Amino acid sequence: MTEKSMAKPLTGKVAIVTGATRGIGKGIALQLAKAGAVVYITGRTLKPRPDFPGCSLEEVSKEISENSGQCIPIQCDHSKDEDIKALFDRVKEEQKGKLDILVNNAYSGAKAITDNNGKPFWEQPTTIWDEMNNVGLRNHYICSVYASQMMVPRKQGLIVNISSLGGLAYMMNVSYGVGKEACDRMAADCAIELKKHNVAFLSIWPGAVLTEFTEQMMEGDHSDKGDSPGVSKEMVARLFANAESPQYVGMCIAKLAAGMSEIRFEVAFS
Ligand SMILES: NC(=O)c1ccc[n+]([C@@H]2O[C@H](COP(=O)([O-])OP(=O)(O)OC[C@H]3O[C@@H](n4cnc5c(N)ncnc54)[C@H](O)[C@@H]3O)[C@@H](O)[C@H]2O)c1
Repeated sequence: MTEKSMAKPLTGKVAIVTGATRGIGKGIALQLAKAGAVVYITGRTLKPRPDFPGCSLEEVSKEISENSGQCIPIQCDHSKDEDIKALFDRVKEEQKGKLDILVNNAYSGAKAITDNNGKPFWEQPTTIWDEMNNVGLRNHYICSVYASQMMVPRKQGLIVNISSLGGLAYMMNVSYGVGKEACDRMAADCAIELKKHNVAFLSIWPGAVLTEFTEQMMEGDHSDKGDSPGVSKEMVARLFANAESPQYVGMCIAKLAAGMSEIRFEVAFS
């Protein structure tokens, strides 16, 4: 092992992080690139937007390059099957079939959760199901199919679904929780079929994470109203008092990708 690859454990690895223009996806992309991986980032917004500074593919890509990382931005709307296919076709061609890490992070439900705060499921528009679970679940499955088609023949790879504690028990919104539990189940069931091909599939639950969006959300109205417990002002304050940084999840995934033996050692002695 060279001195350079020891310092950067993911040197030579190829990663895709979906929905990496802001929030947790951006944090994961920054950390995987810092660890040496070539990181493909996806999102819908290519050019900088004044209402969300720093949250475009061009800006995230520039930030990674300025920190000596390698980033390839690809505009992709993960609600469109043809965009998802084009993304994987391009990575396959450019990287000669090599893909080591897929992080299924893109999520389009954050605003719908806050817009419907306090309303029980029967008072919410039925379209909320797709807002939570089209990009945040169905798309994860499609990405995982294409990623596995590249990983299985090479007998290596790591796929991660970004999920939530909300998959375990009620949290905020019914469609949210059902989608998150399905993300966890997808990881567990796919992992059974991938195991003999030496490809791992995990579901990770970040804690409360302070992102561009959750910072805005904390300033909004969180009054307790309606039949749903929703998210109260007190709950938001309590949850976010010790919030994680968006890059914390990225550090965990970089460590996992670098080697399970190292993780076991650190857990045993922490
Ligand atoms: N923020 C938290 O406190 C927290 C806690 C636990 C779990 N999570 C989970 O982490 C994941 C990411 O959350 P976040 O807080 O970073 O959300 P976010 O809304 O800030 O970011 C989501 C990303 O997905 C992208 N995206 C949305 N729709 C897309 C589409 N159609 N095509 C391409 N990209 C699209 C957005 O542009 C953005 O880059 C979610 O699954 C969320 O449930 C978040």
